Amino acid sequence: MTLDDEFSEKAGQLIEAGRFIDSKGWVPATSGNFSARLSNGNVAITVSGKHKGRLSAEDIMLIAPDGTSLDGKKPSAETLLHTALYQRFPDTQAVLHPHSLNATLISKLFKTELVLDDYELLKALPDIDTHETRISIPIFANDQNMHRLSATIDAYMDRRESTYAYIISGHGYYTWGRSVDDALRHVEALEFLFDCEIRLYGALNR
Ligand SMILES: CSC[C@@H](O)[C@@H](O)C(=O)COP(=O)(O)O
Ligand SMILES: [Zn+2]
Repeated sequence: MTLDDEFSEKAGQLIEAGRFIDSKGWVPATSGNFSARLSNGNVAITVSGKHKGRLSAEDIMLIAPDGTSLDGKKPSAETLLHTALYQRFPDTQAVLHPHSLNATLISKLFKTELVLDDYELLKALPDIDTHETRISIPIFANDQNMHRLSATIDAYMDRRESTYAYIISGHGYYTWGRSVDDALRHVEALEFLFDCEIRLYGALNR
């Protein structure tokens, strides 16, 4: 497959993922951004400012591994968060960033981390094969300065063996996977688990 074909294939997957994520209401207004890595290390990523549920082929662009635009288009304002994940995790091939209501609520309820354990759906995350697993999804303060935000996230990840996703407070979350489909499975599982935790919090704090 040529790199052009690969780019078109990945662009199609990102457009489809955007439609699905939007159908669930997880990328309101023009929020969210998505990317997929190509075999030569360059990255297909959403351009900045478009509605992510109504993307067309021109709305997916090409950047170098360091985030530089390779086609003159303007990449996502949060490109640095994508390139940092590709740099850290060699087997990560796709990154998805929804802005769902539940992720936003979770960040207001739990402040610094969301602990998930004893859920069968944790097995939708990579390398987890039992509900008897306890994971932490870190919550970072929002920051319009991407270099500072990325440095904070990097410092956290340096201390952790595995991170499956992170939430940015009052903003949204990032999750990633070995393909667009894998990352999408993580989005669906996390959304379900966020919902469980919010309802549980409501029931316990009535
Ligand atoms: C519409 S507000 C959301 C943006 O500020 C940002 O957080 C976001 O997710 C989308 O930015 P974008 O530059 O389109 O990738
Ligand atoms: Zn965002």
